[in-house]
Amino acid sequence: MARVGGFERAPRILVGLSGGGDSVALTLLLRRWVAARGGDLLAVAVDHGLRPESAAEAAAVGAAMARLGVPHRVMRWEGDKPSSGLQAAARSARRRLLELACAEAGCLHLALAHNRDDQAETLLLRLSRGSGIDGLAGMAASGTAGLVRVIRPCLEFSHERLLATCRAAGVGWVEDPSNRNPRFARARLRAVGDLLAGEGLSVDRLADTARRAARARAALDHATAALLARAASLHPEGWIRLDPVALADAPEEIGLRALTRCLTVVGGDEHPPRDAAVERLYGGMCDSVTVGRASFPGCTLAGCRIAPRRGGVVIAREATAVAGPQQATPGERLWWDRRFIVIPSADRTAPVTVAALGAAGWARLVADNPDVRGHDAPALVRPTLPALWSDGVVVAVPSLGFRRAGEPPGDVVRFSPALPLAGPAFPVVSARGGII
Ligand SMILES: Nc1ncnc2c1ncn2[C@@H]1O[C@H](COP(=O)(O)OP(=O)(O)OP(=O)(O)O)[C@@H](O)[C@H]1O
Repeated sequence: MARVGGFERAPRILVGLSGGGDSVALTLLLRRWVAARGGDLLAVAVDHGLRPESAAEAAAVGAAMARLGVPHRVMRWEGDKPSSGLQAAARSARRRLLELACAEAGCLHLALAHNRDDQAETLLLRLSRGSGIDGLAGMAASGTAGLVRVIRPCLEFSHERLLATCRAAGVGWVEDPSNRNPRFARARLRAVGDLLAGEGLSVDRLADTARRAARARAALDHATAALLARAASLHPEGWIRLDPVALADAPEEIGLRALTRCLTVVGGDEHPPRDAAVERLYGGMCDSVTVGRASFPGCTLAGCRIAPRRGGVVIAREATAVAGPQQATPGERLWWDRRFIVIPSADRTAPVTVAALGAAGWARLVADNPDVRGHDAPALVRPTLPALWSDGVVVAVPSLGFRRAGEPPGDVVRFSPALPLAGPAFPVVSARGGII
């Protein structure tokens, strides 16, 4: 737990409990760890509804949890199920439901029971796909997903050892039939792994490779963070000013990583853009330093608009890629455009719509309120700002400090992308204990 560290004084942890031996063992271990700190543990099972017996299994696991005094909740994956890519769809639905359960229970930490064998398997999969150093680092012991921190405290322990933990506690578990179903990629891979084991490609070796790659990646991340501290300034309206000279002076790998991170933060996408596209952009920016500014006219990539401006390069959200309108309830948190936390003032009497200000919205705002013009966000950023609308009229743009006459104070807009510019992300806890 120290390795996946960063807990509040009385930790509230949600464990993803499939009912398999790994997650039952993790629940047993966490139950003790949390109790010793006066915290709370909640076990959540996602019932994918893919097998007729899954509901009964979840209920049986719930009964076992009741005997252990661990609160247990079942969440169902509703809706149509795809006929291909079923396992991937189930995994993403499961993660979404577990994150939702965390938000509802006010838990910052989602514990998953991935173990050393899973890590080796992940590595094998990534090796077979020609992964770079990021992929070879395998699954991280801690990371973020949306607004929760995902922790994998069992990553160093073997499946066998976790089963032994359950046996020692006298608690049973459910065998997951999908693990033996060759229809699924992971199950296929497991079979291949068994074959490779005969060639000396042991789980230990693979897990060790992942550990070394993770250390190498940490060193690269450190250098990238140092470069970003010199080269980038992040603005609360969700844009970055980048110094291409500092970028061009850095080793190429570090420069590329820094640029990728900027695009990910501003574009709001958790998945980095394609390497080749970032390399082209990086080349163009470096040329603008050596050949001259005119050689880099700017471009769009990964939901961002990248444009040379006085004092460096501006990376802004691409106006046409911004999320559509979303209704927001007074006092309730909304994550808009995967980049902004928006909480309309609790003093509002009706829901408002959160949508981009847009070029027309900006023009109208400036015409009616000439004083907002002084704001120093670059022109290409302004249309992308989150605005609160009601009946087709902008009632507030908190990023600009604008509020229409008669509107209540207290609307909150905070830039909060899925990934931070550097270092790990930690969600913020509101005064009421919920994640904001
Ligand atoms: N149905 C479920 N309900 C709740 N938690 C689950 C469920 N299935 C899996 N988990 C959690 O996720 C962990 C990993 O599960 P699994 O090995 O099936 O991998 P995965 O979620 O498909 O992710 P990956 O493919 O990255 O390994 C489990 O140990 C458990 O903590």
